[in-house]
Amino acid sequence: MAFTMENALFNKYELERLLGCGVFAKVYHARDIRDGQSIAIKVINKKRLNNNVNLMENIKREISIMHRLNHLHIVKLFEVLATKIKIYFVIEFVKGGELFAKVAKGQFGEDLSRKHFQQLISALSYCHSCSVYHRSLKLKNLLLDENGDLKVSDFGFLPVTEQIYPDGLLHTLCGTLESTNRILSSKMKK
Ligand SMILES: Nc1ncnc2c1ncn2[C@@H]1O[C@H](COP(=O)(O)OP(=O)(O)OP(=O)(O)O)[C@@H](O)[C@H]1O
Repeated sequence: MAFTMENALFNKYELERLLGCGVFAKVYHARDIRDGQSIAIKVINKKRLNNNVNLMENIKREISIMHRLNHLHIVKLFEVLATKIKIYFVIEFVKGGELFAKVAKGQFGEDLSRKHFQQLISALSYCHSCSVYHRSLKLKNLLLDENGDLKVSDFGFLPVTEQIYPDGLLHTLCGTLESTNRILSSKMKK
């Protein structure tokens, strides 16, 4: 579709190619039409949430958590926009794809593994110092930028320490709904 001001999102962003789909969201490469900067936009269709209050709370939590975090190895949230039917997360575009794809190709020496591990630890200890715990860490949520440096992404299901109950445990959902459903259905088959 040819770009016109009429199809620019909020008169600011031009949506380009689809980068990937999660359970509730689609992520697009996009461009800021004011300065041409590459960005990523995560689009959540509110219909998919089925008026589920818990999911809405998770999204609000993702927004407040991402606004709190500012670290070299954590994907930056620039702004959140919404219409009646959709929510748009405008985030830093991470060019190099998922660490998952690199690991699958077996392109890893010891030095590179050490570098990524150190960057991951640095991002996570920063999160912990902000009382944020990432419980959906997986290779698909670790992206690589154009220099091959790591960026932790996908903050949809992060609990914060205020949610620790008197028994010392976190009582929020662990992992994604998709993985929880998969685990439950495989247990029910047994
Ligand atoms: N900031 C980004 N820059 C570049 N690509 C991204 C960015 N964020 C996500 N992606 C791509 O979009 C895909 C979908 O991302 P998303 O975080 O919605 O879902 P997911 O982690 O695959 O799934 P889920 O959270 O549902 O388990 C990712 O796998 C990744 O390849």
